Amino acid sequence: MRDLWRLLKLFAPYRWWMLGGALLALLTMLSNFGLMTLSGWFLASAALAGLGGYATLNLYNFFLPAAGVRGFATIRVLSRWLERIVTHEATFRLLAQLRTWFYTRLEPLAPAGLRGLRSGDLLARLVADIDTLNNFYLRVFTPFLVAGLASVIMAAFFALYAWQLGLALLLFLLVSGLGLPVLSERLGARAGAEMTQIQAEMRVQIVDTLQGMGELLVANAGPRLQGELAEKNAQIIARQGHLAGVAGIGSAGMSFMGNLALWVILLLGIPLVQHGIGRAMLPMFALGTMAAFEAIVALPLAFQFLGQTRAAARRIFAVADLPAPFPDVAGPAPQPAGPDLEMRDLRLRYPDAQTDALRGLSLRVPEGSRTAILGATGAGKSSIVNLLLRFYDYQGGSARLGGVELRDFPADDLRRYFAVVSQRSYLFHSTIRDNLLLAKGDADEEELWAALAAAQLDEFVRSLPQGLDNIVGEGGVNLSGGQARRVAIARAFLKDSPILLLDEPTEGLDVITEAHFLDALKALMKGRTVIYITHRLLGLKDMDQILILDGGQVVEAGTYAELIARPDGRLRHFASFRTAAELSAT
Ligand SMILES: Nc1ncnc2c1ncn2[C@@H]1O[C@H](COP(=O)(O)OP(=O)(O)OP(=O)(O)O)[C@@H](O)[C@H]1O
Repeated sequence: MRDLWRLLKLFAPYRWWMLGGALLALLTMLSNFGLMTLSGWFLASAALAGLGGYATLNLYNFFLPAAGVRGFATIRVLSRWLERIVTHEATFRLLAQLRTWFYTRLEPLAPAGLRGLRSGDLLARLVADIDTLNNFYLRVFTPFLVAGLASVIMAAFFALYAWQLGLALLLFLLVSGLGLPVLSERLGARAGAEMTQIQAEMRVQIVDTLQGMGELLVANAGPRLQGELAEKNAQIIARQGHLAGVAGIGSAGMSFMGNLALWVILLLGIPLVQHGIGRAMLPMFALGTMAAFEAIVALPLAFQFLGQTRAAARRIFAVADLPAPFPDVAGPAPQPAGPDLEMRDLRLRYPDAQTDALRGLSLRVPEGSRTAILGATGAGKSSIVNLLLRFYDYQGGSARLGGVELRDFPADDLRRYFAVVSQRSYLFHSTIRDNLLLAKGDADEEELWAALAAAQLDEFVRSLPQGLDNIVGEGGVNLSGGQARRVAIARAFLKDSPILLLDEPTEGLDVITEAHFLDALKALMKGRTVIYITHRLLGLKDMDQILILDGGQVVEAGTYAELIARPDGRLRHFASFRTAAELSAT
Protein backbone atom coordinates (compact mmCIF):
# COMPACT_ATOMS: atom_id res chain seq x y z
CA MET A 1 0.00 0.00 0.00
CA ARG A 2 2.93 2.34 0.63
CA ASP A 3 3.75 2.25 -3.08
CA LEU A 4 0.18 3.20 -4.00
CA TRP A 5 0.18 6.01 -1.49
CA ARG A 6 3.39 7.28 -3.02
CA LEU A 7 1.83 7.05 -6.46
CA LEU A 8 -1.12 9.14 -5.28
CA LYS A 9 1.26 11.75 -3.90
CA LEU A 10 3.02 11.82 -7.26
CA PHE A 11 -0.34 12.54 -8.89
CA ALA A 12 -1.13 15.32 -6.40
CA PRO A 13 -0.75 18.17 -8.93
CA TYR A 14 -3.67 16.71 -10.87
CA ARG A 15 -5.88 15.82 -7.90
CA TRP A 16 -8.71 18.12 -9.03
CA TRP A 17 -8.78 16.50 -12.46
CA MET A 18 -8.80 13.08 -10.83
CA LEU A 19 -11.54 13.96 -8.36
CA GLY A 20 -13.55 15.78 -11.04
CA GLY A 21 -13.51 12.70 -13.30
CA ALA A 22 -14.43 10.38 -10.43
CA LEU A 23 -17.30 12.60 -9.26
CA LEU A 24 -18.68 12.75 -12.79
CA ALA A 25 -18.52 8.94 -12.91
CA LEU A 26 -20.42 8.91 -9.61
CA LEU A 27 -23.02 11.29 -11.02
CA THR A 28 -23.46 9.00 -14.05
CA MET A 29 -23.92 6.02 -11.76
CA LEU A 30 -26.42 7.80 -9.51
CA SER A 31 -28.42 9.22 -12.40
CA ASN A 32 -28.68 5.69 -13.79
CA PHE A 33 -29.88 4.51 -10.39
CA GLY A 34 -32.35 7.39 -10.27
CA LEU A 35 -33.57 6.61 -13.76
CA MET A 36 -34.11 2.93 -13.01
CA THR A 37 -35.81 3.40 -9.63
CA LEU A 38 -38.05 6.21 -10.83
CA SER A 39 -38.94 4.28 -14.00
CA GLY A 40 -39.78 1.19 -11.92
CA TRP A 41 -42.00 3.20 -9.62
CA PHE A 42 -43.54 5.19 -12.47
CA LEU A 43 -44.42 2.19 -14.62
CA ALA A 44 -45.87 0.29 -11.70
CA SER A 45 -47.84 3.34 -10.50
CA ALA A 46 -49.17 3.95 -13.99
CA ALA A 47 -50.21 0.33 -14.32
CA LEU A 48 -51.87 0.37 -10.93
CA ALA A 49 -53.62 3.63 -11.78
CA GLY A 50 -54.83 2.01 -15.02
CA LEU A 51 -56.18 -0.96 -13.13
CA GLY A 52 -58.02 1.35 -10.77
CA GLY A 53 -60.16 2.72 -13.62
CA TYR A 54 -60.84 6.18 -15.03
CA ALA A 55 -61.28 7.89 -11.68
CA THR A 56 -57.86 6.95 -10.36
CA LEU A 57 -56.29 7.71 -13.72
CA ASN A 58 -57.40 11.30 -13.47
CA LEU A 59 -56.03 11.62 -9.99
CA TYR A 60 -52.65 10.32 -11.04
CA ASN A 61 -50.02 12.94 -11.96
CA PHE A 62 -48.05 11.61 -14.98
CA PHE A 63 -46.12 14.74 -15.69
CA LEU A 64 -43.79 15.10 -12.75
CA PRO A 65 -42.32 11.54 -12.82
CA ALA A 66 -42.10 11.63 -16.63
CA ALA A 67 -40.10 14.84 -16.39
CA GLY A 68 -37.93 13.19 -13.71
CA VAL A 69 -37.22 10.21 -15.97
CA ARG A 70 -36.22 12.51 -18.80
CA GLY A 71 -34.13 14.59 -16.42
CA PHE A 72 -32.21 11.58 -15.12
CA ALA A 73 -31.71 10.24 -18.66
CA THR A 74 -30.34 13.60 -19.82
CA ILE A 75 -28.05 13.98 -16.81
CA ARG A 76 -26.77 10.42 -17.34
CA VAL A 77 -25.83 11.11 -20.97
CA LEU A 78 -24.26 14.49 -20.24
CA SER A 79 -22.32 13.34 -17.20
CA ARG A 80 -21.01 10.27 -19.04
CA TRP A 81 -19.85 12.47 -21.90
CA LEU A 82 -18.18 14.94 -19.53
CA GLU A 83 -16.73 12.07 -17.50
CA ARG A 84 -15.03 10.64 -20.61
CA ILE A 85 -13.53 14.03 -21.46
CA VAL A 86 -12.32 14.77 -17.94
CA THR A 87 -10.99 11.27 -17.17
CA HIS A 88 -9.13 11.10 -20.50
CA GLU A 89 -7.61 14.51 -19.96
CA ALA A 90 -6.62 13.46 -16.43
CA THR A 91 -5.14 10.19 -17.76
CA PHE A 92 -2.97 11.96 -20.32
CA ARG A 93 -1.77 14.48 -17.77
CA LEU A 94 -0.92 11.73 -15.32
CA LEU A 95 0.91 9.77 -18.01
CA ALA A 96 2.98 12.81 -18.95
CA GLN A 97 3.67 13.50 -15.28
CA LEU A 98 4.78 9.88 -14.69
CA ARG A 99 7.04 9.69 -17.71
CA THR A 100 8.78 12.99 -17.02
CA TRP A 101 9.14 12.16 -13.33
CA PHE A 102 10.68 8.76 -14.11
CA TYR A 103 12.97 10.23 -16.74
CA THR A 104 14.23 12.91 -14.36
CA ARG A 105 14.97 10.17 -11.81
CA LEU A 106 16.70 8.05 -14.44
CA GLU A 107 18.88 10.72 -15.99
CA PRO A 108 21.30 11.27 -13.09
CA LEU A 109 21.73 7.51 -12.81
CA ALA A 110 22.96 6.97 -16.37
CA PRO A 111 25.25 5.34 -17.18
CA ALA A 112 27.05 4.40 -13.96
CA GLY A 113 23.96 3.86 -11.80
CA LEU A 114 22.10 1.71 -14.35
CA ARG A 115 24.84 -0.84 -14.89
CA GLY A 116 22.91 -3.64 -13.15
CA LEU A 117 19.88 -3.33 -15.44
CA ARG A 118 19.53 -4.92 -18.84
CA SER A 119 18.21 -2.65 -21.59
CA GLY A 120 15.15 -4.86 -22.19
CA ASP A 121 14.31 -4.65 -18.51
CA LEU A 122 14.69 -0.89 -18.50
CA LEU A 123 12.55 -0.63 -21.62
CA ALA A 124 9.86 -2.76 -19.99
CA ARG A 125 9.86 -0.51 -16.94
CA LEU A 126 9.78 2.63 -19.05
CA VAL A 127 6.97 1.51 -21.31
CA ALA A 128 4.92 -1.36 -19.87
CA ASP A 129 5.18 -0.53 -16.17
CA ILE A 130 4.43 3.15 -16.69
CA ASP A 131 1.41 2.18 -18.81
CA THR A 132 0.27 -0.16 -16.06
CA LEU A 133 0.62 2.61 -13.49
CA ASN A 134 -1.42 4.76 -15.77
CA ASN A 135 -4.29 2.28 -15.30
CA PHE A 136 -4.30 3.16 -11.64
CA TYR A 137 -6.49 6.19 -12.00
CA LEU A 138 -9.01 4.92 -14.54
CA ARG A 139 -9.24 1.29 -13.50
CA VAL A 140 -8.43 1.28 -9.80
CA PHE A 141 -8.90 4.66 -8.12
CA THR A 142 -12.12 5.72 -9.88
CA PRO A 143 -13.97 2.35 -9.71
CA PHE A 144 -13.20 1.94 -5.99
CA LEU A 145 -14.19 5.49 -5.10
CA VAL A 146 -17.36 5.40 -7.20
CA ALA A 147 -18.37 1.92 -6.00
CA GLY A 148 -17.83 2.87 -2.35
CA LEU A 149 -19.73 6.16 -2.45
CA ALA A 150 -22.49 4.93 -4.78
CA SER A 151 -23.14 1.82 -2.65
CA VAL A 152 -23.58 3.86 0.51
CA ILE A 153 -25.84 6.42 -1.18
CA MET A 154 -28.01 3.75 -2.86
CA ALA A 155 -28.32 1.68 0.30
CA ALA A 156 -29.23 4.85 2.23
CA PHE A 157 -31.93 5.57 -0.33
CA PHE A 158 -33.43 2.09 0.21
CA ALA A 159 -33.13 2.54 3.97
CA LEU A 160 -35.26 5.70 3.77
CA TYR A 161 -38.15 3.38 2.98
CA ALA A 162 -37.15 0.36 5.09
CA TRP A 163 -33.90 -0.18 6.95
CA GLN A 164 -33.98 -3.93 6.17
CA LEU A 165 -33.82 -3.22 2.44
CA GLY A 166 -30.96 -0.75 2.85
CA LEU A 167 -29.00 -3.17 4.99
CA ALA A 168 -29.60 -6.09 2.64
CA LEU A 169 -28.51 -4.09 -0.39
CA LEU A 170 -25.38 -2.86 1.39
CA LEU A 171 -24.44 -6.37 2.48
CA PHE A 172 -24.91 -7.79 -1.01
CA LEU A 173 -22.88 -4.99 -2.54
CA LEU A 174 -20.10 -5.50 0.02
CA VAL A 175 -19.91 -9.26 -0.37
CA SER A 176 -20.10 -9.13 -4.17
CA GLY A 177 -17.94 -6.05 -4.61
CA LEU A 178 -15.17 -7.04 -2.22
CA GLY A 179 -15.57 -10.76 -1.44
CA LEU A 180 -15.81 -12.04 -5.01
CA PRO A 181 -12.87 -10.00 -6.35
CA VAL A 182 -10.70 -10.97 -3.36
CA LEU A 183 -11.53 -14.61 -4.05
CA SER A 184 -10.72 -14.18 -7.77
CA GLU A 185 -7.49 -12.43 -6.87
CA ARG A 186 -6.49 -15.27 -4.56
CA LEU A 187 -7.27 -17.83 -7.26
CA GLY A 188 -5.39 -15.92 -9.95
CA ALA A 189 -2.56 -14.34 -7.95
CA ARG A 190 0.06 -16.98 -8.61
CA ALA A 191 -0.68 -17.27 -12.31
CA GLY A 192 -0.74 -13.46 -12.61
CA ALA A 193 2.61 -13.01 -10.91
CA GLU A 194 4.16 -15.83 -12.96
CA MET A 195 2.81 -14.32 -16.16
CA THR A 196 4.27 -10.88 -15.36
CA GLN A 197 7.61 -12.50 -14.61
CA ILE A 198 7.66 -14.62 -17.79
CA GLN A 199 6.58 -11.64 -19.90
CA ALA A 200 9.38 -9.53 -18.43
CA GLU A 201 11.93 -12.30 -19.14
CA MET A 202 10.59 -12.67 -22.67
CA ARG A 203 10.87 -8.94 -23.33
CA VAL A 204 14.48 -8.92 -22.15
CA GLN A 205 15.25 -11.93 -24.34
CA ILE A 206 13.56 -10.42 -27.40
CA VAL A 207 15.46 -7.12 -27.10
CA ASP A 208 18.70 -9.04 -26.65
CA THR A 209 17.90 -11.26 -29.64
CA LEU A 210 17.09 -8.31 -31.87
CA GLN A 211 20.28 -6.52 -30.89
CA GLY A 212 22.40 -9.56 -31.62
CA MET A 213 20.44 -10.76 -34.66
CA GLY A 214 23.46 -10.73 -36.97
CA GLU A 215 25.57 -12.89 -34.64
CA LEU A 216 22.71 -15.29 -34.07
CA LEU A 217 22.15 -15.79 -37.79
CA VAL A 218 25.83 -16.45 -38.35
CA ALA A 219 25.96 -18.90 -35.45
CA ASN A 220 22.75 -20.53 -36.71
CA ALA A 221 21.32 -20.15 -33.23
CA GLY A 222 17.93 -18.94 -34.54
CA PRO A 223 16.01 -22.22 -34.23
CA ARG A 224 17.19 -22.78 -30.65
CA LEU A 225 16.13 -19.27 -29.62
CA GLN A 226 12.82 -19.66 -31.44
CA GLY A 227 12.27 -22.83 -29.43
CA GLU A 228 12.99 -20.99 -26.17
CA LEU A 229 10.62 -18.18 -27.09
CA ALA A 230 7.90 -20.66 -28.12
CA GLU A 231 8.32 -22.40 -24.76
CA LYS A 232 7.87 -19.09 -22.91
CA ASN A 233 4.88 -18.27 -25.09
CA ALA A 234 3.27 -21.58 -24.18
CA GLN A 235 3.84 -20.85 -20.49
CA ILE A 236 2.17 -17.45 -20.90
CA ILE A 237 -0.81 -18.96 -22.75
CA ALA A 238 -1.28 -21.54 -19.99
CA ARG A 239 -1.38 -18.78 -17.36
CA GLN A 240 -3.71 -16.69 -19.51
CA GLY A 241 -6.06 -19.68 -19.75
CA HIS A 242 -6.06 -20.02 -15.98
CA LEU A 243 -6.71 -16.30 -15.50
CA ALA A 244 -9.53 -16.34 -18.07
CA GLY A 245 -11.14 -19.23 -16.12
CA VAL A 246 -10.86 -17.25 -12.88
CA ALA A 247 -12.31 -14.16 -14.57
CA GLY A 248 -15.19 -16.32 -15.84
CA ILE A 249 -15.91 -17.60 -12.33
CA GLY A 250 -15.79 -14.00 -11.08
CA SER A 251 -18.28 -12.65 -13.59
CA ALA A 252 -20.60 -15.66 -13.21
CA GLY A 253 -20.44 -15.13 -9.43
CA MET A 254 -21.30 -11.46 -9.88
CA SER A 255 -24.37 -12.31 -12.02
CA PHE A 256 -25.45 -14.92 -9.52
CA MET A 257 -25.14 -12.49 -6.60
CA GLY A 258 -27.01 -9.80 -8.54
CA ASN A 259 -29.92 -12.13 -9.15
CA LEU A 260 -29.84 -13.46 -5.62
CA ALA A 261 -29.92 -9.89 -4.31
CA LEU A 262 -32.96 -9.21 -6.49
CA TRP A 263 -34.79 -12.18 -5.03
CA VAL A 264 -33.87 -11.34 -1.47
CA ILE A 265 -34.96 -7.71 -1.88
CA LEU A 266 -38.25 -8.87 -3.36
CA LEU A 267 -38.75 -11.38 -0.56
CA LEU A 268 -38.02 -8.71 2.02
CA GLY A 269 -40.18 -6.19 0.17
CA ILE A 270 -43.36 -8.27 -0.17
CA PRO A 271 -44.19 -8.30 3.58
CA LEU A 272 -43.38 -4.57 3.69
CA VAL A 273 -46.00 -3.93 1.02
CA GLN A 274 -48.46 -5.83 3.15
CA HIS A 275 -47.51 -3.53 6.03
CA GLY A 276 -48.07 -0.26 4.29
CA ILE A 277 -45.34 0.46 1.72
CA GLY A 278 -46.88 1.44 -1.61
CA ARG A 279 -47.22 -1.43 -4.08
CA ALA A 280 -45.47 0.52 -6.80
CA MET A 281 -42.38 0.53 -4.60
CA LEU A 282 -41.63 -3.10 -5.22
CA PRO A 283 -40.58 -2.71 -8.90
CA MET A 284 -38.67 0.38 -7.84
CA PHE A 285 -36.57 -1.66 -5.41
CA ALA A 286 -36.14 -4.44 -7.96
CA LEU A 287 -34.85 -2.16 -10.70
CA GLY A 288 -32.86 -0.18 -8.15
CA THR A 289 -31.06 -3.36 -7.05
CA MET A 290 -30.14 -4.17 -10.63
CA ALA A 291 -28.83 -0.63 -11.14
CA ALA A 292 -26.90 -0.78 -7.86
CA PHE A 293 -24.94 -3.78 -9.07
CA GLU A 294 -23.66 -1.73 -11.98
CA ALA A 295 -21.67 0.30 -9.47
CA ILE A 296 -19.60 -2.73 -8.52
CA VAL A 297 -19.24 -4.68 -11.80
CA ALA A 298 -15.91 -2.96 -12.48
CA LEU A 299 -14.46 -4.06 -9.13
CA PRO A 300 -13.14 -7.54 -10.09
CA LEU A 301 -11.14 -5.91 -12.87
CA ALA A 302 -10.11 -3.14 -10.49
CA PHE A 303 -8.73 -5.76 -8.10
CA GLN A 304 -6.82 -7.40 -10.92
CA PHE A 305 -5.35 -4.02 -11.90
CA LEU A 306 -4.65 -3.26 -8.25
CA GLY A 307 -2.28 -6.25 -8.11
CA GLN A 308 -0.60 -5.34 -11.38
CA THR A 309 -0.34 -1.67 -10.38
CA ARG A 310 1.32 -2.56 -7.10
CA ALA A 311 3.83 -4.80 -8.87
CA ALA A 312 4.56 -2.12 -11.50
CA ALA A 313 4.85 0.61 -8.85
CA ARG A 314 7.32 -1.55 -6.91
CA ARG A 315 9.45 -2.06 -10.04
CA ILE A 316 9.37 1.60 -11.05
CA PHE A 317 10.19 2.87 -7.56
CA ALA A 318 12.99 0.31 -7.27
CA VAL A 319 14.76 1.96 -10.23
CA ALA A 320 13.80 5.50 -9.28
CA ASP A 321 15.20 4.96 -5.78
CA LEU A 322 18.54 3.61 -6.94
CA PRO A 323 21.19 5.71 -5.25
CA ALA A 324 22.91 8.20 -7.54
CA PRO A 325 26.38 6.80 -8.31
CA PHE A 326 27.85 10.04 -7.01
CA PRO A 327 26.30 13.26 -5.78
CA ASP A 328 25.76 16.03 -8.29
CA VAL A 329 26.39 19.55 -7.04
CA ALA A 330 23.64 22.11 -7.22
CA GLY A 331 23.89 25.87 -7.18
CA PRO A 332 25.49 28.47 -9.40
CA ALA A 333 27.85 27.23 -12.09
CA PRO A 334 31.53 27.92 -11.37
CA GLN A 335 33.38 30.17 -13.77
CA PRO A 336 36.54 28.40 -15.02
CA ALA A 337 39.43 30.61 -16.10
CA GLY A 338 39.43 29.05 -19.59
CA PRO A 339 39.02 25.77 -21.43
CA ASP A 340 42.30 24.18 -20.34
CA LEU A 341 42.46 20.82 -18.61
CA GLU A 342 44.75 19.48 -15.97
CA MET A 343 44.80 16.10 -14.26
CA ARG A 344 47.07 15.16 -11.41
CA ASP A 345 47.61 11.71 -10.00
CA LEU A 346 44.12 10.76 -11.06
CA ARG A 347 42.58 7.45 -10.09
CA LEU A 348 39.37 6.02 -11.56
CA ARG A 349 37.90 2.63 -10.81
CA TYR A 350 34.63 1.49 -12.36
CA PRO A 351 31.97 0.21 -9.98
CA ASP A 352 32.45 -3.54 -9.30
CA ALA A 353 35.86 -3.54 -11.05
CA GLN A 354 38.83 -5.21 -9.36
CA THR A 355 41.45 -2.79 -10.65
CA ASP A 356 41.79 0.89 -11.49
CA ALA A 357 41.18 1.94 -15.11
CA LEU A 358 43.20 5.12 -14.55
CA ARG A 359 46.02 4.95 -11.99
CA GLY A 360 47.90 8.09 -11.17
CA LEU A 361 47.18 9.76 -14.52
CA SER A 362 48.72 13.20 -14.93
CA LEU A 363 48.37 15.39 -18.00
CA ARG A 364 47.88 18.97 -19.06
CA VAL A 365 45.97 20.19 -22.09
CA PRO A 366 46.45 23.97 -22.47
CA GLU A 367 43.67 26.14 -23.85
CA GLY A 368 43.46 26.02 -27.65
CA SER A 369 46.00 23.19 -27.94
CA ARG A 370 45.62 19.80 -29.61
CA THR A 371 46.46 16.64 -27.72
CA ALA A 372 46.39 13.14 -29.17
CA ILE A 373 46.05 10.19 -26.82
CA LEU A 374 47.35 6.83 -28.01
CA GLY A 375 47.51 3.50 -26.29
CA ALA A 376 46.72 -0.16 -26.58
CA THR A 377 43.22 -1.50 -26.01
CA GLY A 378 42.24 -1.14 -22.37
CA ALA A 379 44.94 1.47 -21.68
CA GLY A 380 42.30 3.87 -20.32
CA LYS A 381 41.79 6.31 -23.22
CA SER A 382 37.97 6.29 -23.27
CA SER A 383 37.95 6.38 -19.48
CA ILE A 384 39.34 9.91 -19.74
CA VAL A 385 36.27 10.89 -21.78
CA ASN A 386 33.96 9.14 -19.29
CA LEU A 387 35.60 11.09 -16.52
CA LEU A 388 35.50 14.48 -18.25
CA LEU A 389 31.79 14.09 -19.06
CA ARG A 390 31.12 13.02 -15.45
CA PHE A 391 29.64 9.71 -16.50
CA TYR A 392 31.81 8.19 -13.77
CA ASP A 393 33.40 9.70 -10.70
CA TYR A 394 37.11 9.59 -9.89
CA GLN A 395 38.31 8.31 -6.57
CA GLY A 396 41.65 10.05 -6.16
CA GLY A 397 43.81 12.91 -7.45
CA SER A 398 42.46 15.97 -9.14
CA ALA A 399 40.96 16.92 -12.49
CA ARG A 400 40.44 20.59 -13.25
CA LEU A 401 38.86 22.60 -16.00
CA GLY A 402 40.14 26.18 -16.05
CA GLY A 403 41.35 25.72 -12.49
CA VAL A 404 37.99 24.43 -11.15
CA GLU A 405 37.72 20.85 -9.91
CA LEU A 406 35.33 18.84 -12.12
CA ARG A 407 33.43 17.72 -9.01
CA ASP A 408 32.49 21.34 -8.29
CA PHE A 409 30.55 21.68 -11.55
CA PRO A 410 26.92 20.60 -11.79
CA ALA A 411 27.22 17.76 -14.35
CA ASP A 412 24.91 19.44 -16.88
CA ASP A 413 26.88 22.62 -16.69
CA LEU A 414 30.21 20.86 -17.11
CA ARG A 415 28.98 19.06 -20.24
CA ARG A 416 28.32 22.39 -21.93
CA TYR A 417 32.09 22.79 -22.28
CA PHE A 418 32.48 19.61 -24.34
CA ALA A 419 31.41 18.45 -27.78
CA VAL A 420 32.03 14.79 -28.58
CA VAL A 421 32.54 13.01 -31.87
CA SER A 422 33.11 9.31 -31.45
CA GLN A 423 32.81 6.13 -33.43
CA ARG A 424 29.68 5.45 -31.38
CA SER A 425 27.97 8.86 -31.74
CA TYR A 426 24.37 7.76 -31.59
CA LEU A 427 21.77 8.77 -34.16
CA PHE A 428 18.16 8.61 -33.08
CA HIS A 429 15.46 7.06 -35.24
CA SER A 430 14.18 10.40 -36.40
CA THR A 431 14.92 13.06 -39.02
CA ILE A 432 18.31 14.59 -39.72
CA ARG A 433 16.86 17.85 -38.43
CA ASP A 434 15.89 16.33 -35.07
CA ASN A 435 19.27 14.69 -34.73
CA LEU A 436 20.93 18.05 -35.26
CA LEU A 437 18.58 19.99 -33.00
CA LEU A 438 19.71 17.74 -30.18
CA ALA A 439 22.86 19.85 -30.02
CA LYS A 440 21.08 23.20 -30.20
CA GLY A 441 17.33 23.11 -29.77
CA ASP A 442 16.72 26.64 -31.06
CA ALA A 443 18.95 26.48 -34.16
CA ASP A 444 17.25 27.96 -37.23
CA GLU A 445 17.29 26.58 -40.78
CA GLU A 446 20.29 28.67 -41.74
CA GLU A 447 22.37 27.45 -38.80
CA LEU A 448 21.50 23.82 -39.55
CA TRP A 449 22.63 24.16 -43.16
CA ALA A 450 25.79 26.00 -42.11
CA ALA A 451 26.65 23.15 -39.71
CA LEU A 452 25.99 20.58 -42.44
CA ALA A 453 28.15 22.53 -44.87
CA ALA A 454 30.97 22.70 -42.32
CA ALA A 455 30.67 18.93 -41.86
CA GLN A 456 30.68 18.57 -45.69
CA LEU A 457 27.30 16.87 -45.61
CA ASP A 458 25.10 19.59 -47.08
CA GLU A 459 25.21 18.32 -50.66
CA PHE A 460 24.21 14.84 -49.60
CA VAL A 461 21.31 16.12 -47.47
CA ARG A 462 20.11 18.36 -50.32
CA SER A 463 20.05 15.31 -52.60
CA LEU A 464 17.67 13.44 -50.26
CA PRO A 465 13.98 13.51 -51.21
CA GLN A 466 12.96 15.12 -47.92
CA GLY A 467 16.24 16.89 -47.23
CA LEU A 468 16.57 17.72 -43.54
CA ASP A 469 13.37 15.85 -42.83
CA ASN A 470 14.66 12.54 -44.08
CA ILE A 471 14.55 9.78 -41.49
CA VAL A 472 17.97 8.40 -40.60
CA GLY A 473 16.67 5.03 -39.37
CA GLU A 474 17.44 3.32 -36.09
CA GLY A 475 21.01 4.07 -35.09
CA GLY A 476 21.39 5.83 -38.46
CA VAL A 477 21.05 2.68 -40.60
CA ASN A 478 19.98 4.73 -43.63
CA LEU A 479 23.33 6.53 -43.63
CA SER A 480 26.81 5.25 -44.35
CA GLY A 481 29.33 5.16 -41.50
CA GLY A 482 31.06 8.28 -42.82
CA GLN A 483 27.79 10.19 -43.28
CA ALA A 484 26.58 9.26 -39.81
CA ARG A 485 29.79 10.61 -38.33
CA ARG A 486 29.45 13.81 -40.32
CA VAL A 487 26.07 14.30 -38.66
CA ALA A 488 27.97 14.00 -35.37
CA ILE A 489 30.43 16.66 -36.60
CA ALA A 490 27.56 18.93 -37.62
CA ARG A 491 26.11 18.48 -34.15
CA ALA A 492 29.44 19.47 -32.62
CA PHE A 493 29.52 22.59 -34.83
CA LEU A 494 26.07 23.52 -33.61
CA LYS A 495 26.94 22.93 -29.97
CA ASP A 496 29.97 25.17 -30.41
CA SER A 497 31.71 24.07 -27.22
CA PRO A 498 35.25 25.20 -26.48
CA ILE A 499 36.61 21.68 -25.95
CA LEU A 500 36.35 18.94 -28.52
CA LEU A 501 36.61 15.29 -27.51
CA LEU A 502 37.31 12.99 -30.44
CA ASP A 503 37.08 9.36 -29.34
CA GLU A 504 38.41 7.24 -32.19
CA PRO A 505 36.26 9.21 -34.62
CA THR A 506 37.65 7.54 -37.74
CA GLU A 507 37.56 3.97 -36.44
CA GLY A 508 36.00 1.61 -38.96
CA LEU A 509 36.28 4.03 -41.91
CA ASP A 510 38.30 3.13 -44.99
CA VAL A 511 41.48 5.10 -45.68
CA ILE A 512 39.98 7.45 -48.30
CA THR A 513 36.80 8.20 -46.33
CA GLU A 514 38.98 8.74 -43.29
CA ALA A 515 41.11 11.33 -45.10
CA HIS A 516 38.00 13.27 -46.25
CA PHE A 517 36.46 12.96 -42.85
CA LEU A 518 39.57 14.37 -41.20
CA ASP A 519 39.26 17.45 -43.44
CA ALA A 520 35.82 18.13 -41.98
CA LEU A 521 37.19 17.45 -38.50
CA LYS A 522 40.03 19.92 -39.00
CA ALA A 523 37.51 22.68 -39.64
CA LEU A 524 35.79 21.75 -36.39
CA MET A 525 39.07 21.74 -34.45
CA LYS A 526 39.87 25.32 -35.40
CA GLY A 527 39.95 27.58 -32.34
CA ARG A 528 39.09 24.80 -29.90
CA THR A 529 40.95 22.79 -27.31
CA VAL A 530 41.13 19.27 -28.73
CA ILE A 531 41.61 15.83 -27.22
CA TYR A 532 41.97 13.29 -29.98
CA ILE A 533 41.89 9.63 -28.99
CA THR A 534 43.01 7.43 -31.81
CA HIS A 535 44.52 4.15 -32.99
CA ARG A 536 45.55 5.76 -36.29
CA LEU A 537 48.58 7.65 -37.51
CA LEU A 538 46.68 10.09 -39.68
CA GLY A 539 46.49 13.56 -38.19
CA LEU A 540 49.11 12.98 -35.49
CA LYS A 541 51.61 15.41 -37.02
CA ASP A 542 49.11 18.26 -36.54
CA MET A 543 48.98 17.70 -32.79
CA ASP A 544 50.74 19.91 -30.26
CA GLN A 545 51.43 16.93 -28.03
CA ILE A 546 50.98 13.20 -28.11
CA LEU A 547 50.40 11.27 -24.89
CA ILE A 548 50.92 7.53 -24.85
CA LEU A 549 48.91 5.69 -22.26
CA ASP A 550 49.61 2.33 -20.73
CA GLY A 551 47.88 0.77 -17.74
CA GLY A 552 45.98 3.95 -16.99
CA GLN A 553 49.07 6.19 -16.91
CA VAL A 554 50.88 8.48 -19.32
CA VAL A 555 54.11 6.65 -20.15
CA GLU A 556 55.41 8.92 -22.91
CA ALA A 557 54.67 12.48 -23.94
CA GLY A 558 55.98 14.83 -26.63
CA THR A 559 55.40 16.08 -30.14
CA TYR A 560 55.22 13.69 -33.07
CA ALA A 561 58.75 14.60 -34.14
CA GLU A 562 60.11 14.04 -30.63
CA LEU A 563 58.42 10.72 -30.04
CA ILE A 564 59.05 9.22 -33.46
CA ALA A 565 62.72 10.10 -33.10
CA ARG A 566 63.10 7.87 -30.01
CA PRO A 567 64.62 4.64 -31.25
CA ASP A 568 62.87 2.49 -28.61
CA GLY A 569 59.90 4.76 -28.32
CA ARG A 570 56.38 3.35 -28.39
CA LEU A 571 55.25 5.69 -31.18
CA ARG A 572 57.94 4.35 -33.46
CA HIS A 573 57.02 0.81 -32.56
CA PHE A 574 53.33 1.58 -33.05
CA ALA A 575 53.97 3.36 -36.36
CA SER A 576 55.93 0.44 -37.77
CA PHE A 577 53.17 -1.99 -36.81
CA ARG A 578 50.43 0.28 -38.04
CA THR A 579 52.10 0.94 -41.37
CA ALA A 580 52.79 -2.74 -41.86
CA ALA A 581 49.20 -3.60 -41.01
CA GLU A 582 47.82 -0.88 -43.29
CA LEU A 583 50.11 -1.98 -46.11
CA SER A 584 49.16 -5.63 -45.76
CA ALA A 585 45.50 -4.64 -45.77
CA THR A 586 45.86 -2.90 -49.14
N1 LIG B 1 31.95 1.09 -18.28
C1 LIG B 1 32.93 0.31 -17.80
N2 LIG B 1 32.70 -0.47 -16.72
C2 LIG B 1 33.68 -1.25 -16.21
N3 LIG B 1 34.91 -1.31 -16.70
C3 LIG B 1 35.19 -0.56 -17.77
C4 LIG B 1 34.23 0.29 -18.37
N4 LIG B 1 34.80 0.92 -19.42
C5 LIG B 1 36.08 0.47 -19.46
N5 LIG B 1 36.31 -0.41 -18.47
C6 LIG B 1 37.60 -1.06 -18.17
O1 LIG B 1 38.52 -0.02 -17.91
C7 LIG B 1 39.75 -0.27 -18.58
C8 LIG B 1 40.08 0.87 -19.53
O2 LIG B 1 39.13 0.90 -20.56
P1 LIG B 1 39.01 2.03 -21.67
O3 LIG B 1 37.75 1.82 -22.40
O4 LIG B 1 39.24 3.34 -21.03
O5 LIG B 1 40.25 1.65 -22.58
P2 LIG B 1 40.62 2.20 -24.01
O6 LIG B 1 42.05 2.55 -23.95
O7 LIG B 1 39.69 3.28 -24.43
O8 LIG B 1 40.41 0.90 -24.88
P3 LIG B 1 39.95 0.78 -26.41
O9 LIG B 1 41.07 1.29 -27.24
O10 LIG B 1 39.73 -0.67 -26.61
O11 LIG B 1 38.69 1.58 -26.53
C9 LIG B 1 39.60 -1.61 -19.27
O12 LIG B 1 40.16 -2.58 -18.44
C10 LIG B 1 38.12 -1.82 -19.37
O13 LIG B 1 37.79 -3.17 -19.28
